[in-house]
Amino acid sequence: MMKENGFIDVQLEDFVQGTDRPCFILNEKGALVYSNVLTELLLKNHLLSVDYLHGMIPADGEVISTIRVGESYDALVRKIIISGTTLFHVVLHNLLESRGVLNIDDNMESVINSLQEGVYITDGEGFTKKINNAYTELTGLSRQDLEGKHVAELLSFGVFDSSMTVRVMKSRTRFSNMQKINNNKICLVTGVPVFDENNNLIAVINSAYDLTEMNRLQEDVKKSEISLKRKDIEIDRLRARVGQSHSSSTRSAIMKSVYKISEKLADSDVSVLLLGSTGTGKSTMAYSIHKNSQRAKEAFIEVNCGAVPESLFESELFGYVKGAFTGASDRGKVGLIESADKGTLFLDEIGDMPIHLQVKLLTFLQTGKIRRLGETNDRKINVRIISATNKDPVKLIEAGMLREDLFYRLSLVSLTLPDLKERKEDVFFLAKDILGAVNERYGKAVEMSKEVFLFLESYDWPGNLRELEHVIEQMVVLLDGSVIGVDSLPDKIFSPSVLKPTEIPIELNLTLQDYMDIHEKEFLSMAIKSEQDTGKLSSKLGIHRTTLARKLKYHGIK
Ligand SMILES: Nc1ncnc2c1ncn2[C@@H]1O[C@H](COP(=O)(O)OP(=O)(O)OP(=O)(O)O)[C@@H](O)[C@H]1O
Repeated sequence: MMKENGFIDVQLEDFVQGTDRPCFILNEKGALVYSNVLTELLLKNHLLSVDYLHGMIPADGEVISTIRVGESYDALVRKIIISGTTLFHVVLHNLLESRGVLNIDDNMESVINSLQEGVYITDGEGFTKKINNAYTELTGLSRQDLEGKHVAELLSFGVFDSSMTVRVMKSRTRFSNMQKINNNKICLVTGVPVFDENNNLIAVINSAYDLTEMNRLQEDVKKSEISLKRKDIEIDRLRARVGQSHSSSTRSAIMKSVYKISEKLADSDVSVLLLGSTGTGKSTMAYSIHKNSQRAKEAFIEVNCGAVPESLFESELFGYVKGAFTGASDRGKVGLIESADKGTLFLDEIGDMPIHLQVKLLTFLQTGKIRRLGETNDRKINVRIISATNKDPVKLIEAGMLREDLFYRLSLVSLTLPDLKERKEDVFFLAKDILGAVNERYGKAVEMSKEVFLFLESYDWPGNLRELEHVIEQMVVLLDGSVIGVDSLPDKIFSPSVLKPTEIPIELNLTLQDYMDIHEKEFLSMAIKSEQDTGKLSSKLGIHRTTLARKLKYHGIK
C-alpha cells in the first residue's frame, strides 16, 4: 500500500485517480502530499482551499473512516488502518455527503425536461447532477458526458468556455452572461444558487438560452429594414421622377412639347410607343403616364423584353395552369398581362420580343382576351399598353424583328424623347435634382462647384440621363471633401477647351471673378500643355515664375 517513505502504491493510486470524487492525502503536519486530478481542479478554481483540508485532520491523528465512500473503497481505507501507518492520514472525502443534498424526483425531472431552455444543474460542490433534453440538444453532449462530472473538469476539457456554476458558487449570487457552449453556440446563460434551510449551497441551476435563432431573426429584421429602406428610396425616386415629368420642370422647348403630349396621353387610354436613345427616360415617362392616368392606383407592370429568356417568355407573359408543361409549378402561374389587369403593361425593348409571341400579343390587343398555357377558357383582361424601343422601329420592321401590324397597333401615338445633348438647357437643373437625390440616398450634403456644372453642360452625354446620373453618383461616392470640383470630373468630361463664354447659362449667377477664374484656368490648362517648362512659360506669359506656380496650384493644374 503505502510505504514508510511516503510513496503511494499503484493500487491506491489507481483508486484515487479513478474515482469521480476529490481524493487527497495529507501528512500528519497537514501538508497536502497527494491529490487526484479532481482535487487539483477544485483547488485551482478556488472551490476548495488547503485550509479547508487542514480542518479535515482529526486532532487525535486518526484516519477518518467515518466518511462514506464506495464499498470497494472502504476496504482500501480499512487496509490502511490495519497497516497502522502513522505517517499519513488518508482522507477519502465525499464532499457531497458533507453538505445538504439536492433531490430531483421524477416529477421534477419531467418538468425540467419539458423546458425549452437548456438546463444544467450541479450540486453545491459543482458536480453535475442533471441536464435536460434541451441541454443535450443544445450542446450535443450526452448525459454520460456530463452527469457526475465536476464542472471544473468539464471546464478544463473545453466543454464550456467559462463556468457560470463556478462564479455562482464563489459569489453565492445569481449571474447572467453570454457563453459559448461546446465551442459552437452562443447562449445566454443564467446561473441561480439554491440554498437549504441552513443556508448551505445545495445546487446551482443554469439555464441556457440559444441565441443563434434570435440572432438569425435579428439579421432577417435588419435585412428587411434595409430592403424597406431601399424600396423607400426607390419610391422617392419614382415620386421625384413623376414630379419632374411635367412641362414646367424643363427649360427645353422640345421637352415642353414632349411633356404636353404626355399629359394628354395620360388622360386617354391609347397605346403609346415611346422612342428615343438609351437612357433618355422612356421607362420613367411610361411610369409617369401611368401615374397620371386613371389607372394610377392599379398595377404598373414593366417587362424588359430583352431580359426574359425566350423559352420562358410565353409562360411569363400569358401564365399557365398546373401541369401545363414539364417543370410547371403545381399551383400554375398568373402571367404578366393578367397581373397588369386594370393597370398598365409596359413592354420595354419591344423589338426583342420573339416574333411568334408578337402574333399572340397582337391577338390579345385585338380581342382583349388571353388564355393561360394549358387552359381552355379565355380570360378578359383590361390593360393599357405602353411600349418602348431605343432602336428605329422602321429598321426593326425591315430586319424582321418587329411585326408591322403589331407596330401600328402599339403606336397609335408615338412619342420621341430627345437626347440630352438636344436639351442642354436642362442639364444644370437635372444635375441639381440628381445631386439632391444622390445626397439623400447616401446621407450626404455634397455640393457642386459652378465650374463643374459648366463642364457637365458642355459634355455630349451619349448615355443621356442615365449617364448623367451615374457620373454624379460616382463623383459623390468617391469624393473626400464636401464640394465636387473639376478634379472630381471623369476625364471624358474634363476637357478645358469645351468652355465657351457664350454657353455659360445666366442661371449660374457667376460673378466677374468666377468668369475670369474659369477662363484663366482654361487658358493655363492649354498653355501648360504646349510649354511644360514653367520658367519658359512664365516669361512667355509675362508673369513671374512664382505667380505662375501659384496660379497653377490654385486651379489644380498639374
Ligand atoms: N426627368 C428625370 N430627371 C432625373 N432623372 C431621370 C429623369 N428621367 C429619367 N431619369 C433617370 O435616367 C435614367 C434612365 O431613365 P430610363 O430608364 O427611364 O431611360 P430609358 O430611356 O428607359 O432607358 P433604356 O432605353 O436604356 O431602357 C434612370 O435612372 C432615371 O432615374
